Amino acid sequence: MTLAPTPLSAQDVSRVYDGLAVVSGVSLDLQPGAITALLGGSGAGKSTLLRLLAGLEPVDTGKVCLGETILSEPGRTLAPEKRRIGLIFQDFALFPHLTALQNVGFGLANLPKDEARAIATQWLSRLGLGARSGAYPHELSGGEQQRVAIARALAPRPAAILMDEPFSGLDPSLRGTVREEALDAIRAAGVPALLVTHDPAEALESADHIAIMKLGRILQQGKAADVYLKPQGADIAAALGPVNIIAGHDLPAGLLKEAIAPDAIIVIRPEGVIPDATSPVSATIVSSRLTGPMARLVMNVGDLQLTSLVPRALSLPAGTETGIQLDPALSFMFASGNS
Ligand SMILES: Nc1ncnc2c1ncn2[C@@H]1O[C@H](COP(=O)(O)OP(=O)(O)OP(=O)(O)O)[C@@H](O)[C@H]1O
Repeated sequence: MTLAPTPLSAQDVSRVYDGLAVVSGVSLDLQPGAITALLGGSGAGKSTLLRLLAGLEPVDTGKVCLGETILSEPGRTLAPEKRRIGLIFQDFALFPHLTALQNVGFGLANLPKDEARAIATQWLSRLGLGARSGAYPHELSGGEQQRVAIARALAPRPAAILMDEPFSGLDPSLRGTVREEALDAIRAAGVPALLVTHDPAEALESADHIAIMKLGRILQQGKAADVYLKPQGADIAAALGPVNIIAGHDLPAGLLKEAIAPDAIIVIRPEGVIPDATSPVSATIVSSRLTGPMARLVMNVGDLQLTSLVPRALSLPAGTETGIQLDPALSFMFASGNS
């Protein structure tokens, strides 16, 4: 039976431990065929929210729904194994005594043996592991084990996929490739998918939607580019990468066109601070470091210090006097209470 993909949603859910709400009135819609990254610092409540969606924890308020079906509400939690939700964790959690093929086939026990084997083989091939189906977990690299875990989660045609830091245990040289292949397979499955991460670069590179979580609440959610380019507060802007934060009254005149309230907070992404010899606002480069494809320049602008990220070819050595301008699309102004 093929079921039409439906959204998985948390509706005003809360979870309280020892009198403290670690998830507090959260609503989140996970749309079929899209990856939603749940991003936030340590202790923000990300894993707890995932556990509420998975049915590993009961909700204290609100509901978890798959389409119109209620999966959790206070006093009633449909068991995780009855939700048709695939879970992928950082530690792979493969059965050590089963081969890759048997691990993937584990969730297909309700199908005839031949059919289960064919589906499991298909998923392993799809994730580039066709030749390793007889290997045991200890014979596989971390990246291969995680691909098996992803194949195992997808093989039973889940209604949704929930991932908790699934790529953070992988070697950085492998991480990008495994992530891309895994998320492509998950997107192609057309089901709602949540990716819990504390890595803003991972969220921006991989996700269609981003939800920023802090102190048990979702501060902003939306399309990844919208959250990056239209943050609704300084802390949201900072959650997506390092930023320059300046009091409005410290910003030199002429750098932004709009009128700046003296008590405003100005947040500027480093790639929005652009050396420009023709600008009347002058800066002195105090340090210059190549960080990969981009160079990080720290500069003094009067009493102010700003960090700029520029492509390597536009880098300037320490000691250079230059002008600067700000990219208005990467510069945000907030009222001082909105941090
Ligand atoms: N079973 C529990 N009992 C009591 N407190 C808990 C329990 N589980 C989590 N917490 C607390 O809830 C808060 C949120 O934890 P959670 O693991 O959801 O955060 P997180 O955003 O996933 O953090 P991290 O990125 O560090 O994993 C933390 O302060 C944690 O100590």
